[in-house]
Amino acid sequence: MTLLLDAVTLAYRDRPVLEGVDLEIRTGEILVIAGASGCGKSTLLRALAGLLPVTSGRLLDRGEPVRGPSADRALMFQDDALLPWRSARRNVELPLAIRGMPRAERTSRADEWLARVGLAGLELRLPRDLSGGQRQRVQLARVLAGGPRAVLMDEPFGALDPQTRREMQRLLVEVWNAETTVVFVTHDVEEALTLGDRVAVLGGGGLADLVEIPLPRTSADPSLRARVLTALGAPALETT
Ligand SMILES: Nc1ncnc2c1ncn2[C@@H]1O[C@H](COP(=O)(O)OP(=O)(O)OP(=O)(O)O)[C@@H](O)[C@H]1O
Repeated sequence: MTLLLDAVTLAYRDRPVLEGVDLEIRTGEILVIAGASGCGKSTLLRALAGLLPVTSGRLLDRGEPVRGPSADRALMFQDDALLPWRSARRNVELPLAIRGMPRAERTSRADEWLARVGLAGLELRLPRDLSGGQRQRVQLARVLAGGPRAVLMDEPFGALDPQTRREMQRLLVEVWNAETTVVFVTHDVEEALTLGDRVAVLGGGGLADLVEIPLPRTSADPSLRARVLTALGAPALETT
């Protein structure tokens, strides 16, 4: 297990957002966090990133309390977080530079990752000369190039058009290395069922349900979809 939440309560000032959350995040899984707007998905992700301390309970990373951000738990947002004055290559090199990798090695590693996400030949482009989907590919390459043990993604594909979004979902599963734990926030049920090994549904101030999604990911059982929708508080779904 990578990350463990034990009776975790998260609050802003004195107002709790989530209370008594117990969740074991397994090494190498893709855990999707789903839930209605405002239920606390980003709050939970922020706590996992070490950006928000728990109000009560325990949040452990390999047995040690999470006390702050770490390169081992990399964050990826929907917003375009690329540095606009740096080329795609230089952006991907960032986490490698932080880890102290020598220049030549980090350039070849960055180019390798850019090729893996389908951007070979565009290494020297500035973010403004790339499409939204291409910029998200650079972000994905950057986040994975650093070799974090866990990647925490907050609606990373939310701003993309539906087709690019599906391409990015496929790409994530393709380039994801089974040793890397992914925690992926979305409010989109299809995205949750496509990507997740498990879907943690937040609601009512806590963990409403935790649904295992068997492989293959692409043929989600309608009863699982119905269960996730019910946990989300959606109207009952006709399953034919
Ligand atoms: N910095 C903050 N200070 C006070 N309250 C906050 C803060 N950030 C979020 N909240 C509140 O905490 C609750 C949970 O917010 P959070 O952003 O975690 O929800 P979410 O599930 O990610 O929503 P969405 O799907 O809309 O992004 C909301 O009621 C929100 O208003």
